Amino acid sequence: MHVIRNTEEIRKFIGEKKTAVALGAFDGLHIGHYKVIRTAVESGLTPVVFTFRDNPAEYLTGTCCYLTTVEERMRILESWGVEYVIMPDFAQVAEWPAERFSNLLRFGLNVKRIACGADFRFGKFAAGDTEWLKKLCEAHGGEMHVVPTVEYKGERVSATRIRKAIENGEMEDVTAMLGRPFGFCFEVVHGNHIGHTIGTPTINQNFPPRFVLPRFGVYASAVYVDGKTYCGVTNVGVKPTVGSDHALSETWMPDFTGGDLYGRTLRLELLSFVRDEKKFPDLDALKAEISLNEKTARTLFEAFEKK
Ligand SMILES: Cc1cc2nc3c(=O)[nH]c(=O)nc-3n(C[C@H](O)[C@H](O)[C@H](O)COP(=O)(O)O)c2cc1C
Ligand SMILES: Nc1ncnc2c1ncn2[C@@H]1O[C@H](COP(=O)(O)OP(=O)(O)OP(=O)(O)O)[C@@H](O)[C@H]1O
Repeated sequence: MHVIRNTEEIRKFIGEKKTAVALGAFDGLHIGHYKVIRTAVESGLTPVVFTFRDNPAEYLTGTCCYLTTVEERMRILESWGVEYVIMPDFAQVAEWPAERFSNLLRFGLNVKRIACGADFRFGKFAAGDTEWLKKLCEAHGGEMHVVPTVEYKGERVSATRIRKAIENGEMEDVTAMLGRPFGFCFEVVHGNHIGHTIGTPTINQNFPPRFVLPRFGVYASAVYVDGKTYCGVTNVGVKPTVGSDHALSETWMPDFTGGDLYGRTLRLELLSFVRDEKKFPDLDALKAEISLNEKTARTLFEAFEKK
């Protein structure tokens, strides 16, 4: 898969290829996004995703939190069969009139199929819409595919809805809407080294700025280490019993005996919410609660592995 960061370089990469282009911000790469991108990948044309490195919402409103890092979006897009990802910073194209986008699709990308959802808008003041793209396709022998809205429990799936569900700890709904469990790949950092003194050594992972922060509490999780999947019991929060100046993810893997993981980048998936984070009177009380949570987490993990 090729990644094109600068729109000036599109022609150099694409040359005379005929393309099918999926359009959108695509944070999270959920089941609605999958439908849109499949429409490009299954076309028999060269499949291209035109997106942005950052979310337009961050540029336009100054607030945004991400479900996926750029690296994870790349990994997923590649696994879905995308050949080219055009990914400028949104600032590079924010002032483009809609005409400039459609000219780029037609002349730069030689587009023969466009795929997007019904609500997709583009160009300055969001002046371009699916009708505009349909006319572009009709005038140049291409096909316009407006993908029917993908719903879950009777409502449209969206990155915004998934972010809210993660903030509420509704991980079963999140898994259904993403088509996979919610997870992240972050470096294992040092903590206060108290965990091993109470028999629960943990891997600590910090959330980068503007990444979605799951509901504070304990989760059943899956941790991927050297090709093996381990049962995890994860606390997300500020651990009020001992105190932390920032929220982090801390995971105990009861079955892991492989030693030091500091500095490794590990994938963690949050499968199910187990309980809220609490302040305990002492570490013994915390330890007793963690061993109960481990049993719950193990049952949930085993169910996940059987699926
Ligand atoms: C499964 C699990 C549940 C936890 N639950 C809580 C909690 O409810 N409240 C809390 O203050 N800390 C909680 N912690 C965090 C512990 O306080 C922390 O792991 C311990 O102090 C070790 O921290 P360290 O790795 O920085 O040494 C939990 C940790 C784990 C692994
Ligand atoms: N549920 C869905 N069904 C069909 N198409 C969708 C769905 N959600 C998004 N799309 C389409 O996928 C592309 C990417 O959309 P976008 O990144 O805006 O998704 P979103 O999930 O609605 O994001 P946000 O909630 O952050 O606005 C667009 O073409 C959009 O119309």
